[in-house]
Amino acid sequence: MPIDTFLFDLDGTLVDSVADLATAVNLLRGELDLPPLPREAVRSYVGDGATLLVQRALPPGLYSERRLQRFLRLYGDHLLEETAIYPGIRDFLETLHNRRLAVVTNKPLALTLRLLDGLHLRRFFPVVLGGDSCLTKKPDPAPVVEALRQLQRPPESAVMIGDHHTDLRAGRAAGVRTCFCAWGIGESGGVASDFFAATPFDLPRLFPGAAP
Ligand SMILES: O=C(O)COP(=O)(O)O
Ligand SMILES: [Mg+2]
Repeated sequence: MPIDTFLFDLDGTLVDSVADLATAVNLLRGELDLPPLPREAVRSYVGDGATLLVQRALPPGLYSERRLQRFLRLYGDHLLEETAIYPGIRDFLETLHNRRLAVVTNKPLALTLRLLDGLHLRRFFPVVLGGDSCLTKKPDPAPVVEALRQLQRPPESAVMIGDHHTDLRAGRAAGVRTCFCAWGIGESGGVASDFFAATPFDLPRLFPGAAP
C-alpha cells in the first residue's frame, strides 16, 4: 500500500530544541547549586520524555516530582528562545498538504502545542499526541496506534519519521514503516528502519509520491 500517512517525531526531527532544553536543565541545576551540564550531555539525555531527562540530568537521589514540575515550568519559560525548525522541514511539510499528518512526541502535550503554535507548524497536523496523551509513551506503540486511529488510517499506509530508536521501536511495534533521521538529537541504537534520511532534504526524494 502506498504511504499517505506521515507520523512525525518532534524534538530532533522537526525542530532542534536542545539549546532551550539545556537552558531549563541548567537553571534547575543552578537552583540546586549544581554546575551546568554541557549541551552535548543534555542532548544525550533527550528522547524518552521529561521525567527521564530530569532524572538523568540530576545526581542520583535528587529527582522528585516537584523538581520535574519545576523543570517543566522553567522549560515552558524558555521554550522558544533558540528552538528552530530544521532547514528543509517546512518545505517538505508543504508537499504533504493533501496527506494525513500527525505529531507523535514524548514531549508533554501542552508544551508540544505551544511549540507548534510558536513556530507556525500547528496547521500541518490535525492530530498531535504528546508523551502524556496515552498511558504509555514511545517506544511503546500505543501513541502510534492512537494517531492512526484518530487519522482513520491502517498501519500499512503510514510511516513513522524520527531521530531516535524509540521512534523506530514504536513504529515497528505498531506495524508502520519507519524512517530514521540522522540529523537529529537521538541515535538509532542499531534498530533497523525502512528508510534512512541523512538530512531533511532527503525526505522529498524518499517520499516522492507525497508531492502534490
Ligand atoms: O521529550 C523527549 O524526550 C523527546 O521528544 P521527541 O519524542 O519529540 O523526540
Ligand atoms: Mg526525537
